Amino acid sequence: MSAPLRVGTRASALATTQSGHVAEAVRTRLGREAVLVEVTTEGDRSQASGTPLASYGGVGVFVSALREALLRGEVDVAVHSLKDIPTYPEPGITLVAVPPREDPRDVVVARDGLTLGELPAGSRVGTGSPRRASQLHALGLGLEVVGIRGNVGTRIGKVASGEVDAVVLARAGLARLGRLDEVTEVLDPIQVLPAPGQGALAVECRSDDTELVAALAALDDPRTRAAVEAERAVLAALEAGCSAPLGALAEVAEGEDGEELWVRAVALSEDGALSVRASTTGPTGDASGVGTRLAREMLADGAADLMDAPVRKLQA
Ligand SMILES: NCc1[nH]cc(CCC(=O)O)c1CC(=O)O
Repeated sequence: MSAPLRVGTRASALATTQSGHVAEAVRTRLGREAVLVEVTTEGDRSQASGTPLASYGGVGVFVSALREALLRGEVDVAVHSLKDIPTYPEPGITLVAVPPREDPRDVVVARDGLTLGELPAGSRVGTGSPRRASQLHALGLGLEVVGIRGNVGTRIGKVASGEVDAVVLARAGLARLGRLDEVTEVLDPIQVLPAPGQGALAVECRSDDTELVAALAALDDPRTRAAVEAERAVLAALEAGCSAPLGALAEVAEGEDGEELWVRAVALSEDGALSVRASTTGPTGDASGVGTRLAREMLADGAADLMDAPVRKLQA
């Protein structure tokens, strides 16, 4: 008998639930024993001390400690929320599986069961995400966006305590925590597009662990993989050309010639006053090409300028 697989996870309720699903899939699909190993991340520590997340430079803060534990051989597998990992590859680490995705949409948890449209102008909506903030402003409802952070439970608690009237969260996190009953509105992607990779998990292992790379591939869902590849290609291409808040969603749909990807994306000025929106379809086998072409189209439409001078552009 081989030793149990050590599945590295952040310590939050959401992370241990997500990693628990992967450990369970390892047991049932691979027939191997698996144990969770909690790894404290820089992101968890900063959250504890109250330091604003942005001061750590954004992308990947929750991810590096898990990857270090993987590279040091303290764990065999690392499980992340896919939307939290950078688009560029990490040397020595393979993204070995993207399991079937949860519903990727954003949701509202508001006081008194309200939807965003039912909240009076001036209501306080909590989010720490520039993507959510800009899309909330773009709805034109006069909502005041309040910067909040903390794990899912902490953020929902701010509605219960009256600190904010509503919060916007990923539906997937609430689904995994069994808290969907608290959702008061599911946001249609036509109005609010999720983050690239939202609702999907990333299963990583050391690239030189070749037997494990081969075995864990069984947990990969090719449709989810294609969708998140397209979304992350949009992100990667726009990251290179612009730093505006960005949403992207790819779905696999039945087209005339079989399955194809349908990709939608938006880049916005921070105040939501300006946006560049685009959509396209393409073959699932060329997911990153489809996403890259969509991003290039958005750059040609002015996505790169959104951050610079929204006011001047509005007056022009
Ligand atoms: N940024 C934190 C984060 N990373 C992944 C999720 C939720 C689960 C997912 O999107 O897969 C969340 C919380 C949220 O955005 O509400």
